[in-house]
Amino acid sequence: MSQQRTRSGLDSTRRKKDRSRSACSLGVLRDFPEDAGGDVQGRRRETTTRIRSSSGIGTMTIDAPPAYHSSLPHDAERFLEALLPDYELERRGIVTKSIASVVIFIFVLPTVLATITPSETRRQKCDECDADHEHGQNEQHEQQRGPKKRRGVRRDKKKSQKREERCSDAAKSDSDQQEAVDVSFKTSFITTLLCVTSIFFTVFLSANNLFAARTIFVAPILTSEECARIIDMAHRAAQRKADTILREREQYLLDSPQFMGEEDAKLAKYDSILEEPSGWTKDRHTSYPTTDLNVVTDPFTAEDRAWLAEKLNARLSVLMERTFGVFRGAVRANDIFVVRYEPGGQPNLRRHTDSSFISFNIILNDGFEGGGTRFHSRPDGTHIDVKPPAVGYGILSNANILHEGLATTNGTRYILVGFDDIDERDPFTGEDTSLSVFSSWLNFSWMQIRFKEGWQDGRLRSDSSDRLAWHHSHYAVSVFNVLHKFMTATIDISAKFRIMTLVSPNNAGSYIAAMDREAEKTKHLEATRSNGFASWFAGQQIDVDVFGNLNKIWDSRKGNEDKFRAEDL
Ligand SMILES: O=C(O)CCC(=O)C(=O)O
Ligand SMILES: [Fe+2]
Repeated sequence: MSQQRTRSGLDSTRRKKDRSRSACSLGVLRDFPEDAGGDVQGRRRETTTRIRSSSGIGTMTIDAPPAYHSSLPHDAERFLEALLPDYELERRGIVTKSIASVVIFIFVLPTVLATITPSETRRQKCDECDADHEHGQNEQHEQQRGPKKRRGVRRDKKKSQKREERCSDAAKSDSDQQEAVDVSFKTSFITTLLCVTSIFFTVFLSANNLFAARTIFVAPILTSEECARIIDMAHRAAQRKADTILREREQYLLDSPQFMGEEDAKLAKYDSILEEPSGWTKDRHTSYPTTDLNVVTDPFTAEDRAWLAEKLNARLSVLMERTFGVFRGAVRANDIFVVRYEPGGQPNLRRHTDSSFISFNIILNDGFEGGGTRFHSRPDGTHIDVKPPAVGYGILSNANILHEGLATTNGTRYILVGFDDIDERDPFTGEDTSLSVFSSWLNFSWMQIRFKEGWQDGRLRSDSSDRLAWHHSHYAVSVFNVLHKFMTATIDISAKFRIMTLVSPNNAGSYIAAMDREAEKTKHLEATRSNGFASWFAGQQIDVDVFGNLNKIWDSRKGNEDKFRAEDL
């Protein structure tokens, strides 16, 4: 798969362990935190650690990894104009209701039903039957002992007849008992089924699953000055790219005088990049190409990247955590790029879905006509056209909603687009990202994208070195495909399709300032995922398989690994 457009018609735990391990080897004694509650929202927990060193015992403050936040920073949350769920509360609700289901359906209901069954009387009858049976055996024995006993035996005959009658009653009661066992088996089966169904619906019908699945969020992410800087960054990158490509093209012509003219794929690629707008790639994404520049594989400067990462960490991952209920450190961008639309070039992008979990697009300029993003509802065929209210506003949505870029009819429209995945563990380091099970395996949207990956895994990754893995088998791939489609359809018909503008343009400046104030507090922390920093650049342009393992690095990234390492991406 060459740079597959991921658009288609389709630990903290370990870290904690590592820390304590290294702490032990350093002879560190860890005390419990003095202010275990953290600050107002319980967002940062501090651990006071005494370090025994050769120079004596010193004290140092270590920041424990930040926990999942169920609200925006206090100052920013108050600007929200739409009601968002408290996902933490939702999760606790799911646990409580699930425990209640187990208690009711597995313990209480079967006990109540068992007391209604008259098994006690049956048991008594059966005891008597057993006794008679033994007696009958004795009788036979005595008959064998000779005539002396026969009179007594005759006397007993009447008794024996009566016993036989009782015995046949008891046999009846035996079959009754068998029935009772069957009933209790059926009862357990039905109550277990009820329990599982009730837990399934508790999980599925929670906001954790349905709220954000088909909601389109609109909120300010960048200031207009920052947007202008991104456009400028992109123009500088395009210039650099055009210069490099021109040099490479000349060298190629020198090295390969027998080139194949228009049929030469490499030459065609150079020419496509050099054609107006020069330096912009036009076919980076195979199925649904845009005129764009990727912030990792195209020549943006290390300084530009660092600056952008800071903005995205302060504004975007925090908002994703709030709107989608996923821990910010679990977010990994797989592709972030600047797109340009114009009537003379590419004016629009036809209907598609993105192969990520969450997609965002931020409008970077005004002064053009047309444009906007159209989102389609599959079940009823309706659509919502979203034109952000001001420059710097972002549209965040589940990537599996069908959408398209509407035609720009005059001027140039620039947007910053991102496709974000949600990892359980970092595909490069294997480090746990603190993603809860509620946001992963109990979240239908997350599972849907895993199944889609499973399906693509076998369909598109036939060059994988691990072709014999069971999940690459023809059957597994078909099952993944069916599950992915089933989940998409289930979410489509269950989740509400709507748009939510979270902050009004009047409050955008104050909201952004509040987000930045909070980000300032964690600035001193190492920018790792377990510390709550999303992976904006390091994990781009890679394929991760259905189990979260690094499957493949895209061609565009290959050959640049040293540069990435040098820039600490
Ligand atoms: O142009 C737009 O508004 C949408 C862009 C988009 O969907 C994409 O780049 O994947
Ligand atoms: Fe898209």
